[in-house]
Amino acid sequence: MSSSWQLEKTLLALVLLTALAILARERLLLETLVVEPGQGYEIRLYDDHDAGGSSEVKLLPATEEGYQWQCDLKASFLYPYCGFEIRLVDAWQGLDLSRYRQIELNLEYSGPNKTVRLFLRNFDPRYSQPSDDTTTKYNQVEFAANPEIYQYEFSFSDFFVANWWLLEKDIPPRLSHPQFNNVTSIDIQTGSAHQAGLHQFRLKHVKLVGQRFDTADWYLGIILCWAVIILSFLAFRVYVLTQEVRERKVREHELLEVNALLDSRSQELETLAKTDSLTGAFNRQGIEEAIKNGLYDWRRDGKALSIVMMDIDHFKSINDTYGHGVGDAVLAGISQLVQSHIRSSDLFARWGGEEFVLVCRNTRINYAAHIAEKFRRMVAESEFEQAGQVTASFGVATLRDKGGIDELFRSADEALYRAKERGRNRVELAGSL
Ligand SMILES: Nc1nc2c(ncn2[C@@H]2O[C@H](COP(=O)(O)OP(=O)(O)OP(=O)(O)O)[C@@H](O)[C@H]2O)c(=O)[nH]1
Repeated sequence: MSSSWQLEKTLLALVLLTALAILARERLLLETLVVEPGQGYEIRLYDDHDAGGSSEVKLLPATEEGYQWQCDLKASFLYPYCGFEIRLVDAWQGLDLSRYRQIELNLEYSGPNKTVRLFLRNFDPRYSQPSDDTTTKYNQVEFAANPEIYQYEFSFSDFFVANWWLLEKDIPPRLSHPQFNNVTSIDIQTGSAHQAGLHQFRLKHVKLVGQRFDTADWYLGIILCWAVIILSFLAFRVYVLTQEVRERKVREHELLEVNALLDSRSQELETLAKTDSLTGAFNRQGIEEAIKNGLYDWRRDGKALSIVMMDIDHFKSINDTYGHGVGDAVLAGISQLVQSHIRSSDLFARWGGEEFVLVCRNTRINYAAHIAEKFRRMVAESEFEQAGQVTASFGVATLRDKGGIDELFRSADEALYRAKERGRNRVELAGSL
């Protein structure tokens, strides 16, 4: 499977995850805490005795529907009250409820009051003292209670701090706002109408509903995840591309090396194909290009093209006397001698057997004859192993208006023939008798 298809699948999965994170945000972030009195939480009943009243509160037998208590508020005191407290923790280290948004009560009330009070009491060393329970902040909501209703819901923003508490504890304005970062207890208390008589309560649970993270933080998290994914992807692509470029460069370099090797090899083969293996001189094939170029120069610029035909004298008797090997050595020796003394523009080739030809571009016949004479003397003056002294005959010709290449070679051959006829070891020019 291609990596691009893998990438598409990964992207699709990420997009689906993002859609899920957005659409199911509320459910994913939902955090609830159900507080059931007695289920791991200590409870306490209290009345107004400490404040000078004579009201009485008592616990009734608990049912499946929760805890029940009854308050008998006595009018002997101006503000009679009683309450039911769920201790969230001990030692003044409460619960941080600031990330909760809503509070739900499963509560039943019947009695002469129209309202019930709910307190979330917060401990803060700036205004609370561990020795005095009443110094915890009374975050309060008071609501109309009705025996027909069991379920009540409040937003945390519905809470305010009880005014009597602010006045009694002399709390400065900067500390007078509701606070839920260290809630030590949930209190349910009789309403502020303080009606004397029997008040009956049943509480099943208190449920706190909130969000694990702030909505803005949630979206910021999604954006950050995408930023990290995109950056990682880009970094990965850059890495892959760099690797590819590096590999391509290595391959290109290898290819260049192979091409260079093939070029030099093909040049070697080309040279070999044009070279006579015994003497190292060009062969007939190798001479072709030099003749063509010379002809082109002569036609276009009128530059003379001359050739020198050379034939070793009495070569047969060298073979016969000393053997073919010595004959070969003489051929190679003479070829080497000539090749090491020709101009770079001249081309020396073995024409066949013991016959050679020297192609001299841009050279008039007299100068070609001069060259031939030089080589004649060099050959004659050389000493060859076993064969001793060897001579050669030369025929020189130049390209004429009429005739062309065939005529050039024929006339050089004729001149050579004449040189043989006239005693060998000499140079003859075509056209001269
Ligand atoms: N060793 C050797 N001999 C060769 C080679 N090619 C041709 N020959 C011999 O060269 C000799 C040429 O002899 P001829 O054509 O009779 O001429 P020549 O003996 O040189 O006499 P002239 O040319 O008249 O002086 C022959 O015997 C060939 O066999 C070669 O590659 N190596």
